[in-house]
Amino acid sequence: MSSPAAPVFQVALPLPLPRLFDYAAPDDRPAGADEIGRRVRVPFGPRELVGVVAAIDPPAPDAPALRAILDRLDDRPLFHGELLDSLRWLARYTHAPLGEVLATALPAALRRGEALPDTHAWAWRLTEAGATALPRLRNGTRPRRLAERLREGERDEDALDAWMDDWRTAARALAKRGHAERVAVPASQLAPAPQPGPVPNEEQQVAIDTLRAARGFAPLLLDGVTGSGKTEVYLHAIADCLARGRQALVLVPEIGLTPQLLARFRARLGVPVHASHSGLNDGERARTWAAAWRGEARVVVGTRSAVFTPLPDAGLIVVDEEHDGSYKQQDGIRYHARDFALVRGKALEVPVLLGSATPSLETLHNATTGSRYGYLRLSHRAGEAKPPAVRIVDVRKRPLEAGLSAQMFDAIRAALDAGGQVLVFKNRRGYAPVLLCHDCGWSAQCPRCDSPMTVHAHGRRLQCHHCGHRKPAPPACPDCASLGLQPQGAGTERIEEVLAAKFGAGSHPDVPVLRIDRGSTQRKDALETLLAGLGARPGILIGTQMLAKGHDLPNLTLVCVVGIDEGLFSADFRSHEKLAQLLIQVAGRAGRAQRAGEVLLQTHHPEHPLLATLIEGGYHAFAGDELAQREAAGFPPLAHLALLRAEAKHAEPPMAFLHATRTALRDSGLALDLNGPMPAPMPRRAGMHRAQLLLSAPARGALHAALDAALPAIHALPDARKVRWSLDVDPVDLY
Ligand SMILES: Nc1ncnc2c1ncn2[C@@H]1O[C@H](COP(=O)(O)OP(=O)(O)OP(=O)(O)O)[C@@H](O)[C@H]1O
Ligand SMILES: [Zn+2]
Repeated sequence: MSSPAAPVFQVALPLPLPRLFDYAAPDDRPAGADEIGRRVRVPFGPRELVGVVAAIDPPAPDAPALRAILDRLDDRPLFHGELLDSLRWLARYTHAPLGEVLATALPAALRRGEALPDTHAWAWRLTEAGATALPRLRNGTRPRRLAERLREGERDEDALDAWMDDWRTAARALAKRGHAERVAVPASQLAPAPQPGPVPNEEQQVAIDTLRAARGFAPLLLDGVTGSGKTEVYLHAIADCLARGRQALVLVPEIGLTPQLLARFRARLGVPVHASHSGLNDGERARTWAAAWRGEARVVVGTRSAVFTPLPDAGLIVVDEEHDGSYKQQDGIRYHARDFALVRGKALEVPVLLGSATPSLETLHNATTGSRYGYLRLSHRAGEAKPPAVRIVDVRKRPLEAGLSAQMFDAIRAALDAGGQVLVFKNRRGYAPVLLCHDCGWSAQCPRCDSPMTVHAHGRRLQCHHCGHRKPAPPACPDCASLGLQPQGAGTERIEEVLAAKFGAGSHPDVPVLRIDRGSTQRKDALETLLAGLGARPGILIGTQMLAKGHDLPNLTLVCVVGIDEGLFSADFRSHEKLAQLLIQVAGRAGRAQRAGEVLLQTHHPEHPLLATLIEGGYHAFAGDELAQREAAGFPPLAHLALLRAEAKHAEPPMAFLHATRTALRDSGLALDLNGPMPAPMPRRAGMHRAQLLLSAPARGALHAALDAALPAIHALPDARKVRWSLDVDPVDLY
């Protein structure tokens, strides 16, 4: 306990309570403003928590005695300046506790209170003994080549990785004889050694020049068809940013961050590129964060949470595939990484480049109608590549095998005979979406969700894609004991089975048939290994949306798209946008190099206006129509939404809580459209009953004012304690 005349530390703790917590100073040291943004360890009830000092209050004479901070964890603030300001903004915008927002912005190791890790890079240099011994090393061997390389000067491990495979064995051989040694160097001292790329075409040059001329905050949409060389524009812009001595942050979607992409960035930019994604362990992620915080990391490439990277010398932020759904965090602090990147770019006064072949309607609206963003176009494919030809295959009344029509099989055969590769796209994992009893109509439902279980392992296993529940498939119908259980419909496994029988081992001529989805590529790099094994040979890839982007397969000449019809009739107002984006992105995998590409779209609804518009007018024709409909229906981007979700073991508490919430929002007196409460589109999931209340307003300000006014009352509702509830501002999925 402290004397009442000491300053009060207001600490942001990772707790779902919308307030800061008061503590006394840990010692007698005078508390200055630079305490703010440092992590501290504090007692909280019987526990200890790691929090961040958010404010220092002057001593209050009659304040109650406070518990004292246990430890200061940082010598200097981890959060300060722009990043702290932006995160405070994010807490206000998401109406979330600052402590939870700050915890979300930290890598797990730092959140737990570990020290900021050491971040020097490693380099190799030739010793004097090595220089003397060099002429005696056998010519052409790896150790000799490495020694020659090091004679030119110290080389960091990143540069060596890019230069020669397995240089480490050679380095160990040299080190064993004392000819070379490993030395720690500050990452910022590494000399860049960039490699040249293709000469930019006219449109790329315009984009590069626009970025070069940009001063201060400049949001720019780079709207370039698939294969148009957007990545080349990023690379030039990043190189310019590095040349000005600034840091660049590149955000990529979850499935876009491939080892190839990182290798391309490293080689072309000639500086170490720091990665940040969920495939890294806690230590690696904390190191990237720390290297950026120290200004040592000059280029950071990462997925959603990389948007929280500290950028003391920021020069540029790039958001690749800005329309991608993985930028939205779906639990905890529900931020949108693209939108937060724009907020940071504004505060940092740097350009923010949003790239996509299929921009989100939000971004497109800002770039066109509002002219709030600069608008750069790449209207044709780079180099020699031509756009793929898209054809609709009407399968009404046609026999199907694993969901594929005879016309598809013929086209696949023809593409393989011509020496090409084929991608069969089906956005459904597993063997079949439903197990049905042909005699009585029973189907296998998840016991915990309102959803059928997916058939896996060629019919042997059932798995719920919503809650993960698994069980063996029953041998007979549990209702009527019939043995007539049949998997209905087809997932990637079943398509693989049929294509392997027709084109795989044992047939003549036979080609590799590879399935690529979350089930087949759980191991890190499994996808790369599969694709490298295929090489340029004819072969068939069967994939979910994992294969829809980020991969450059030069020999891919045919893309077959099956099973899109559900997306045509979904209730979600964004379903058409998502489907259009997916179709264009998948189609964009075809014919990216010299060989022309073809895309076949199989459907029972060949006359559907979405398909007709996309094929005749392309993505922009679709987007124009869709924006008009959104405006008419009062949906984003022409209205602003927030979704209150609640769930509990029983059905009533979520509805009761949301009814009370509705009243609290009405009492705020602000004009809002309130829709609900109603059961969620999937009313029961993982054993929880779920309900929701949708808030909508023509202006953002009204929405936030109503929430600000009502949330204290909502937090205090007695019903709030009987449910798990959350608020999602700008929800992407309405379930
Ligand atoms: N100016 C150019 N001249 C020749 N080739 C180019 C040029 N720009 C890019 N390329 C090549 O074109 C291919 C596609 O480029 P890139 O990957 O940058 O496209 P993208 O627009 O990012 O593609 P997507 O969004 O479809 O993934 C690459 O192999 C790239 O090396
Ligand atoms: Zn389930």
